[in-house]
Amino acid sequence: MEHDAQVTRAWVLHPDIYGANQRREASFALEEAVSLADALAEIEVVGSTVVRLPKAHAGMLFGSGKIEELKGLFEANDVELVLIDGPVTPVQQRNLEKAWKVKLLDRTGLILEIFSDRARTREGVLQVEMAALSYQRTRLVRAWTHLERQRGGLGFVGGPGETQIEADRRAIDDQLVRLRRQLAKVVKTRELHRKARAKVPFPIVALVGYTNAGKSTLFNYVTGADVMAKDMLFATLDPTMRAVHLPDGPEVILSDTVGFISDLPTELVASFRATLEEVLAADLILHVRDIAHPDSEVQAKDVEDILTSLGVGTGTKQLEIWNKIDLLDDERREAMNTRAARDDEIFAISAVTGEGLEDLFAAITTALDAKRTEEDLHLEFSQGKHRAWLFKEGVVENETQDEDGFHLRVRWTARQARKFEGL
Ligand SMILES: Nc1nc2c(ncn2[C@@H]2O[C@H](COP(=O)(O)OP(=O)(O)OP(=O)(O)O)[C@@H](O)[C@H]2O)c(=O)[nH]1
Repeated sequence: MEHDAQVTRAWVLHPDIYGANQRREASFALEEAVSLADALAEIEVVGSTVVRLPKAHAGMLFGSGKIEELKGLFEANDVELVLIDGPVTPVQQRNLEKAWKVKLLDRTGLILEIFSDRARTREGVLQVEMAALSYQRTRLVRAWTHLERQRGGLGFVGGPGETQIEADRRAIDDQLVRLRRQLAKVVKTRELHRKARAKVPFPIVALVGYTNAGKSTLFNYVTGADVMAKDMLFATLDPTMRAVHLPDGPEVILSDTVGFISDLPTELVASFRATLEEVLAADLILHVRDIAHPDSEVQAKDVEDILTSLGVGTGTKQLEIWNKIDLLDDERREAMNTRAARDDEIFAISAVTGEGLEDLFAAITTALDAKRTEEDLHLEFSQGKHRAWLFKEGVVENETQDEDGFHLRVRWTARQARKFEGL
C-alpha cells in the first residue's frame, strides 16, 4: 500500500476500565481522543477502538489474546503509532511497542505533543517544556522503582541501570531549574504588563470553558478579532486579551484562555497556573459550554473542578454561557431557551449566528455594575479634583471633614475604582 510519507498512520485505543470509568461514556471518550489526535497535523487517524481492560495484566496492559487481535488489525492497516487514551507505564509501553512493532503514546504524552505544537509565546513554550520534562522525570522514577523491585528490593546502589537513570534524572533536574529561572523572568515581565493594564480603567472579563466549546468564536464575534477558531482541540493556548466596547455597555478587557479537558495531565495543570492567573484577576468569568455536545454536563463539571482546584472563581461572579444552540433541533432549543430564561446566570447563545448575545451583553454590563465594594478613602484638601470626580460619579455614601481633608465612604465598582486610580 502507498501512503503519504509526511503523515504518521495512527490508531486510537480508549481503554475502558470496567467499573471505574463509567463517568464518561466510552464512545464519547473515544471520539474526544480521536479529536485530540486529529489536532496534530502530522497524524492521520486510520482507526479507533474501545478496548475493555482486563483486571490484571500489569506488564502488558491488555490480555494476550487482545494483543494478538490488535496486532493483526495494526498490521493490516500499516499502523505506525498507537495512541492509548489513558495512562501507560514505561514498562507497558516498552512491551507493547515490541509486541506490535509500533510507537506508542499515552494520553498525557499526546496532550503534551499538542501543547508543544500550539505554544506561541515564550511563556507558553517554557511551560510546555517544563511539563514535558516533569512527565519524563516521573517515567524515569517508575522505571527505577521497577528495576529495584527486580533485584529483590535490596536497594543497593551502583547497578549500571540505576546509575544511568540517576544521571538522567539529575540532567532533567538541572534543566528544570534553568527553565524555571527563565520562566520566572518572563512571568515578571507579564506581571508588569498586568499591573500596567490594571491602571487601564476597564474591568476584565475572562472566557473559560472546555476545549472546543466556542470561546475563541465568541471572542472573535465580540471583538471583531481574528483569533484562531477551529474545530481543533486547544487551538488557543496562550491567553489573548483585547479591549472592546460592549454594545450599550462599558468598555471591558476580554480575555480568551486555554481550553480545559478531562483528565488534564497534572504536570500541565500546574504549569498552566500562571496563565490562568489572568482568570484569577478577572472581574467576571464567562464559562462557555458546548450545549449541543452529548457529554456537555460532564465537561461542565470537569471545568468547574479544575477551576476550583486552581483556586479560581471563588468570589468571582460567573455567568454560564450555553453556546451552539443553533445546532439543536427546535424542540431542544426551545427547552434550553426556557431553562436559561428562568436563571439570571445562564444565557443560551450562538457565537456563530449571534443569537442571544444582546441579552448576554446586557447581563455582563449589569454584573459589572453590581460588583460594588465599600471603601474608606482619605483625601487631602489639595485633591479636590478627586472629590469632585467621586461626587460626579455618584459613589460617595458618606463624607466627613477635618483639618487634613475629607473622609469619604465610597461604594464603587472595580471599573470606577480603576478610573479613580488613573485620575
Ligand atoms: N454551530 C456552531 N458552531 C460553533 C459555535 N461556536 C463555536 N463553534 C464551532 O466550534 C468549534 C470550536 O470553536 P472555538 O471557538 O475554536 O473553541 P474554543 O473553545 O476556543 O476551543 P479551544 O481553543 O480548544 O479551547 C469551531 O469549529 C467553531 O466554528 C456556535 O455557536 N455554533
